[in-house]
Amino acid sequence: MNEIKLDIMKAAQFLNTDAVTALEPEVKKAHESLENGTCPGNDFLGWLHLPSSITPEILADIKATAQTLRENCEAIVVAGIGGSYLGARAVIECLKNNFEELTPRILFAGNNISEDYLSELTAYLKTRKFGIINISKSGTTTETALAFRLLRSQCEEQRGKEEARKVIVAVTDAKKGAARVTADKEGYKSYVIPDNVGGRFSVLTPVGLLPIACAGFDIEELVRGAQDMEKLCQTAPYTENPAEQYAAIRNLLYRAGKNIEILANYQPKLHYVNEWWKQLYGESEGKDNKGIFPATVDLTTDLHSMGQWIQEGERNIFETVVSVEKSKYTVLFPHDEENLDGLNFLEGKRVDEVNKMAELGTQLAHVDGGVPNIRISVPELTEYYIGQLLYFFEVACGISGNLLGVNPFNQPGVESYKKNMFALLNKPGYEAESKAIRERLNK
Ligand SMILES: O=P(O)(O)OC[C@H]1O[C@H](O)[C@H](O)[C@@H](O)[C@@H]1O
Repeated sequence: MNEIKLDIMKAAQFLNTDAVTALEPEVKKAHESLENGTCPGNDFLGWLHLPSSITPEILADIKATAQTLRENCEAIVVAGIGGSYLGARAVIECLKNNFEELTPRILFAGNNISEDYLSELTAYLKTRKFGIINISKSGTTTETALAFRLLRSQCEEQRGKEEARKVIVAVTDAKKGAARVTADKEGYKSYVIPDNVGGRFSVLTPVGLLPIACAGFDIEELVRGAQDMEKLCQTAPYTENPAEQYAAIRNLLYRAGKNIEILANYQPKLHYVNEWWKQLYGESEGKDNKGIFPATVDLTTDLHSMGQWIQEGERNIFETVVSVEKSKYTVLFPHDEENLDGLNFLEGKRVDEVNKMAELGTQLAHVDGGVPNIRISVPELTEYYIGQLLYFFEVACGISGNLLGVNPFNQPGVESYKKNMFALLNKPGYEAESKAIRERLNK
């Protein structure tokens, strides 16, 4: 099998010579505790062998639902936030043309509380036949619930209640939450997010697979890539196990004082993979006053904004570059008679070759500047390799969180802002909190 490859040489050189080798027993233990289900948060390990549990029947059912939506909609709005949003968007953005709109158009909502966003979205949809995929594990998330309320009533108004039923799908908990109750009451087609799969690990459940299928991409190939990576991560020895090696090197760097990891790409299509990765690692590791801060850049774009900081700022960072080996198309550097920019020496070269030299030059400069560099190379941006990449990051995250000594599968800190927001908005049941927060603000 051809696969994504990890190169940690230019990061390991910042550590003692045998540091990575010496960590093997610890990493193996961290990985085994995932596999044996003995790690903290072990009631959330449903994602670990999810790829191999996906049957052709499950995929056929998702594809049939996607087909109904595709046939009946000019736009499909995917309502969700965090783990109920980023995975689908990451895959779709990787695979779609940078400029051409998909047919039907895939739009995202429920990931902010912006009045203008919702106003412009509902106005845009007024003249269009649209459907909705309402995704929320808890079924109670404010952003998503708000968008769904607006969109559902608009959809029913535009199509009539009966027709609307055919193009509204829920992906949510098996039993509880508003999304489940509404779906059951209205008879919407619905999918279950298993209890033991946390949002940020749910891209290979219908949370990700349904929107990706609606966008017209090949979910079989995506799952096949994840399945192959599942096998590799389970069986490969330490030195050849990308998940174990990535978990090892980032924890060693963290222990050496590098507490910020910058995920970088050289393809704009990977922007939302960065966003997905940030949630995966941020919510999994940032707790108990510990954790690497996950930051992201799009290059070469951000070399012209963040490049200075990375090159010469505080030396507490390391960089992980996701590099795509093969471009889909060919564009050659053009000739210019006047050569005012002095770039005719590049004439006839593939633009991708120039991009790769920018990447190599940057890697060497950053390493010279004291930034350890990890490189993940992805053969091509296809469903198969994206499936590999996402699953690789998930397993590595589980191992890494265990190495760090946290529960990688909870996110208790996320509730604090919600509590304050509900207190400020006088949510019934929050009377004491409302009183306390008002007193605090009036001091
Ligand atoms: O799927 P939902 O229950 O709506 O949750 C959506 C997201 O919001 C929460 O606040 C959590 O921080 C995320 O881990 C979760 O993915």
